[in-house]
Amino acid sequence: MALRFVKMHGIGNDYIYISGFDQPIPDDPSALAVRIADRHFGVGGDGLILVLPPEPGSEADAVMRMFNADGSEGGMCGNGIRCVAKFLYDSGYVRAPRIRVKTKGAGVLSLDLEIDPASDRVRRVRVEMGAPILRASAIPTTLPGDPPLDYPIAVTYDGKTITYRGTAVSMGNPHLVMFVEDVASIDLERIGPLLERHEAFPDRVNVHVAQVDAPDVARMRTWERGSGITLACGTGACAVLVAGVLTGRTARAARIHLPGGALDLEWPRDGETVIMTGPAVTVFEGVWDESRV
Ligand SMILES: N[C@@H](CCC[C@H](N)C(=O)O)C(=O)O
Repeated sequence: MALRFVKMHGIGNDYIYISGFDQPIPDDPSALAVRIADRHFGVGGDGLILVLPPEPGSEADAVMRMFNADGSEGGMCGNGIRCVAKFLYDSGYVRAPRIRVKTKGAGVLSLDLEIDPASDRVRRVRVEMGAPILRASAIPTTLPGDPPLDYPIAVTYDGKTITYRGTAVSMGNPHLVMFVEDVASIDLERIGPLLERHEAFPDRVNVHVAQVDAPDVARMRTWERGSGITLACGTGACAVLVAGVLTGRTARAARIHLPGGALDLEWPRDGETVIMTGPAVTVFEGVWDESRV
């Protein structure tokens, strides 16, 4: 089956986007994600995102399904959903400055497009990411607290045990945020996979270390569930802001720097939506045709 795709990224968090608006989608997108996201034997990316037409009568303009590089399906993708909005506008499926996209984990989200008047292309997107989910059983985690705040969590490797303090938050997908003095000094390649599969997280977890430089400036690094080290994680940046507010480390609005670039985050009030603003970029288009291998 030949599939048209677009390679896009949000501050270096790169996915392969396949539209179901005008072509049939394979029955097993998980298996396709593993093959197409492979950086040596495929197109290469942090995973696969399907952009699908909405169900009849739906309030949404489109449906997003995201698959990590290991084929697991995630409930949400913050960098991905900005690219979905750009894809829908630039390719003509939805020609409106406000787009609504249905996600598996966070429901229907609204996105406002910043359109470059010269090229009529989307450059940046502001997303109402929904309210953070703070009930431990819904994150899900067995750590105590709603949400668990700065809770001790230990990892053991090379015969040594290190205890971090972590805050758990869901943005439609689970996150563990650990505030540290210096994000560059953390061996995320080692602790990331151990914490991703820590027994306290039955669905695994996205792992972030964050450093607060000022109440409105932070930096972070990410180990993503199902994809490993990535250059950025949009839902993770939301989780860092929420964890920063709840633990008194950050203001309600902050710029968060990730290895691939910066995102602007705001959480105006408890119980309400987090707002994320950042770029969306198209890299190239192609056709994935496994029958030609
Ligand atoms: N990169 C994403 C998050 C992708 C999903 C995640 N790995 C999961 O399994 O929950 C983002 O930008 O939010």
